Amino acid sequence: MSAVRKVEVAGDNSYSIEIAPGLLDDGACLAKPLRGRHALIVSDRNVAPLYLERVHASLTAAKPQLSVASFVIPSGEHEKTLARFGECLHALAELGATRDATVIALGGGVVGDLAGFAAACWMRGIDCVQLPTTLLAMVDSSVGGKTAVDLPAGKNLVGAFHPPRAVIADTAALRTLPERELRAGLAEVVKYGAIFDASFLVWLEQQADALLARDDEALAEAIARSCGYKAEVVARDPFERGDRAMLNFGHTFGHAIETEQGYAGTTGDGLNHGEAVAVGMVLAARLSTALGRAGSADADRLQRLLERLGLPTAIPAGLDPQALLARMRLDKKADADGLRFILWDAAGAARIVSGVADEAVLGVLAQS
Ligand SMILES: NC(=O)c1ccc[n+]([C@@H]2O[C@H](COP(=O)([O-])OP(=O)(O)OC[C@H]3O[C@@H](n4cnc5c(N)ncnc54)[C@H](O)[C@@H]3O)[C@@H](O)[C@H]2O)c1
Ligand SMILES: O=C(O)C(=O)C[C@@H](O)[C@H](O)[C@H](O)COP(=O)(O)O
Ligand SMILES: [Zn+2]
Repeated sequence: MSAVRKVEVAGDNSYSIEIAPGLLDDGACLAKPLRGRHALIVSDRNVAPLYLERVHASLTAAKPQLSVASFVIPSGEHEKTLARFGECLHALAELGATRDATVIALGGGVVGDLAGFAAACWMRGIDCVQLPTTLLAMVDSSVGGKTAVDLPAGKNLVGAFHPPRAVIADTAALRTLPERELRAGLAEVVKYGAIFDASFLVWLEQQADALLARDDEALAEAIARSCGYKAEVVARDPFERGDRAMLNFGHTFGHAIETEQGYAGTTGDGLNHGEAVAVGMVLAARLSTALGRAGSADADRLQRLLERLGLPTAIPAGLDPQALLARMRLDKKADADGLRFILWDAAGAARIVSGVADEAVLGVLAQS
């Protein structure tokens, strides 16, 4: 097996992220973070036929006394709902899960967020182990402990901060990931360069073809570096009271698009999360320029990189700027004083900015 890359997330609830091909077959690695006798594997209908049996077999071979059940949802953002969350809790009840039980999230960010939220709430909080199978989940959603479900009114409106006990990313799972989902994950990878490190954007420009061709080494490096950036900010600000909010670059616009489209991303007639974030990052960069904070050259360059990675960079036709602005008012960064945006002074230098005039936001939306 290739060497395992490890990233540690420090803090009161420290945990490690392990990254390597083949980890889903490594029973010892999967069983190590499990404490009790019960485990519920949460997955979706695309991922379960590919990987669930293997995870089940690896776990029970390593820990025969374990009682393992599974809960499988249909795939897609529109399934990240309170109703599925409730069903997941019922599955835990049926399993007889005690407080030392573990919820195992096997899938992309939808499964990870839903399963993590169920773990946060069952008996006021049990362990969750994240086994991310999309690039987006490996670089972002499995790390940091944000768990949630969506409401028709807005993305991730109901949730909790509940850090995972471990993150185990089997990069071999990326071989079955649809092309569109690989590109969506690359959007969140680009985000780290955009907010924290312009030199990472240069690396991404150099590695774009290798990443799209799923070169193992390039992907493993992108995942480990992304987790490193996220681990650092999450360790110092686990509850998003300060600069963790920078991870929301592109999300004020992106979440508004996803909500306005009714979470239709995975069915093909809307943008998925990564795609919406790609558009949102370009709009945030353009807004920074419109407000005189940054020049336009970096925004142009960001847009070119995202386009090269096959991502959308403009608002989909038919979305009304006023409706999008109205959606943004339920963004979790907003407060009594109004909207707050993550903008940048330049590539790699993001800032949290309050008091942005509606007219400026509408102006950028109108030009997209
Ligand atoms: N908690 C966080 O910090 C955080 C961070 C970023 C995104 N998110 C959330 O993550 C979600 C998006 O996650 P996503 O992009 O992984 O989407 P997703 O979970 O919908 O997965 C995308 C698609 O890929 C399929 N799939 C997953 N792994 C596969 C594999 N290995 N082979 C074949 N098919 C596979 C899924 O069934 C689905 O159809 C959004 O809900 C977003 O809000 C959360
Ligand atoms: O971990 C974070 O913090 C993030 O903001 C990561 C984002 O990529 C992710 O989409 C997150 O779920 C958005 O959080 P929200 O608080 O805006 O719902
Ligand atoms: Zn995101």
